[in-house]
Amino acid sequence: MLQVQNLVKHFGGIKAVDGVSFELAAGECVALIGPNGAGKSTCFACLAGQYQPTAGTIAWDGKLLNRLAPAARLRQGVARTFQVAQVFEALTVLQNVQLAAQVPRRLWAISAFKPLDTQSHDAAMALLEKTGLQTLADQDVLSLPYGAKKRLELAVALAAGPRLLLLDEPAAGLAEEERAGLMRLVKDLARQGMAVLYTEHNMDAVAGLADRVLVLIEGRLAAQGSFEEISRDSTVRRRYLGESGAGAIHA
Ligand SMILES: Nc1ncnc2c1ncn2[C@@H]1O[C@H](COP(=O)(O)OP(=O)(O)OP(=O)(O)O)[C@@H](O)[C@H]1O
Repeated sequence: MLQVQNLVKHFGGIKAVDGVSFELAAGECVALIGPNGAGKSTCFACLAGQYQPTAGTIAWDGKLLNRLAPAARLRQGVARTFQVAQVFEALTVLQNVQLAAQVPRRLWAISAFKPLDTQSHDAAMALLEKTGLQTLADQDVLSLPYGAKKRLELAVALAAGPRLLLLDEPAAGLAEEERAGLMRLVKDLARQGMAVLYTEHNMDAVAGLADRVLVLIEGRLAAQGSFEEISRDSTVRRRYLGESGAGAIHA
């Protein structure tokens, strides 16, 4: 279980995250939503280790993560994706996933690149199948369409065998069909016991996937509950979803 208590991240005078507390259990899929600048990405960066929180605690299965670097968090089973997919463009799709599968075992993989082994090949191919990328295995990442690149980033995150998956705007820029496929995949991962936290502006991807929704406004949790519950919340409607309700937003 993820336990976030009174998380604070300030940048000088900017209170990007200002006392956020929540829990996330294995098998739960939770959306973190809110207007631009609400603090969602900062919150993610604190959870994944890119930022040190100004205050507060982040515990995963009882272990305090605050001082661990991203790679150490990965070894604890915490993986993330980014708004703009972060993959190696000089490698093929398969090589990206193979490399990611080996990183937890040898973090120096990038600087001391060794031949990728058969075991990682088979595991990577299984992940490419899971994410619908098997036919693109040998393609250079540089020439991949945007949607495939997003799926590849997910495959890369899954290669580390995470138990907590942090997805930063997984549906951004995806066509409707691609988005539906991604939602099915993430739902399956949660059903198999993974804890999933994702940020999203696309309300279809929130309504159709999240067991629970956390709404962040100006660095604070303004509401939480089911999508229906937060859609009825007057503050959330006024500050984010618009008075006509959630249907107004299909970013
Ligand atoms: N590295 C930084 N230095 C200074 N201020 C920052 C930094 N990162 C974020 N901020 C500020 O912190 C606040 C929260 O930003 P953040 O990117 O976390 O919001 P967000 O909810 O993810 O927004 P979006 O939906 O647009 O991605 C904003 O006011 C932003 O300008």
